[in-house]
Amino acid sequence: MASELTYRGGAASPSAGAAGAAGEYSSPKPASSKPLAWLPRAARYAAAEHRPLFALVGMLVAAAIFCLAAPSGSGSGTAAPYSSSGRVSGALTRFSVDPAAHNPGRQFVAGKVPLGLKRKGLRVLVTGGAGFVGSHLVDRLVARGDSVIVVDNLFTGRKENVMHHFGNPNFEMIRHDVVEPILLEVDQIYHLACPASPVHYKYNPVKTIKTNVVGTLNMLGLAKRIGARFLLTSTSEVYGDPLQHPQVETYWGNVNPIGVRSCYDEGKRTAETLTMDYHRGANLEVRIARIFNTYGPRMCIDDGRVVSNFVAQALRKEPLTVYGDGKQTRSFQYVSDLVESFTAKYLGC
Ligand SMILES: O=c1ccn([C@@H]2O[C@H](COP(=O)(O)OP(=O)(O)O[C@H]3OC[C@@H](O)[C@H](O)[C@H]3O)[C@@H](O)[C@H]2O)c(=O)[nH]1
Repeated sequence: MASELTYRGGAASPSAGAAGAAGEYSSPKPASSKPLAWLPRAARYAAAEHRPLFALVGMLVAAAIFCLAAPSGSGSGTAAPYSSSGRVSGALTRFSVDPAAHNPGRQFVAGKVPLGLKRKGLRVLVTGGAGFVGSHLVDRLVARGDSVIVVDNLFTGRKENVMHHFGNPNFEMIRHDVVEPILLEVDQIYHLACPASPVHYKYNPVKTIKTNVVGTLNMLGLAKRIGARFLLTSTSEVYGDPLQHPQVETYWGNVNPIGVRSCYDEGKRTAETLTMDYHRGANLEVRIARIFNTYGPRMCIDDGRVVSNFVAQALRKEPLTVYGDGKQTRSFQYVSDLVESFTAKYLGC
């Protein structure tokens, strides 16, 4: 080591010169007699003792192991048809073509879900999923194999509506108010969260319109951020006191902006506006379902809507209370028909 330092320093360095002169630190063999002395030291080290040859052999062995370990469908000859057809043959390009088209007799193995395993379900968020309609939707989504997250503040929703899913690894419930933002990773968002019966939404009108506006804004923002498909559950009440019967989708309604039902009517109208603005402005894939009067199991006895009121009164053998002149009309639907429309019509699943 000392000799190397002495040599590179050369005679220009007085201290090196001194060391060289003393002779005790100099190499016994003159540096000029070394083979490949003109190479830098690192290259000389690599070249010594046939190291390049060993490195080359090592690379060949590694390449051979890599080829043998590749999936049988690709390693045992599937590459040949692609290269012969002029395609670039490689691990990635093999997934972008249909091997059966090239070689119908051979089964393509790599990249396929093994037989017996079901296709992975969607990740779905249902806001208001513990409510009357929401819980039926959750049942349907879980049954078709989706992973469902319910977000509900349990104002009108009830834990009992979804308790039968507790323990299912594909089900999760978060007690949360959509008025506050939340970040989740899902493929689809069904936004149902809002009290829907007049007695409930009139109980705290400011909270009702906040839920419809701020809550919907939060969920649309989430959908935009994660690229999820979005379904807004709106209401027949966006038509207000309609002057047209039955109401067609193109009818704009006859709504009182300052009435006692306005927190819900106008709240849902704003929610629809936001949904369409996100669709037009952010290219979000959206659906809007204007739900008419729905009835069925899990409806609260004190829900306040006409069907539950009439049934409860009939059970108690009380006279039915008819508001107004009784000439008003409604379109009624059973809850399973509604849920069917969400999954079949609106989301195409
Ligand atoms: O005990 C009752 C209850 C209600 N009614 C009348 O029955 C009609 C239906 O009223 P409901 O309270 O059931 O509810 P509405 O049809 O007005 O709206 C309801 O259904 C549609 C949903 O989108 C709304 O969210 C929900 O409020 C109204 O004309 C109401 O005045 C009665 O005559 N007696």
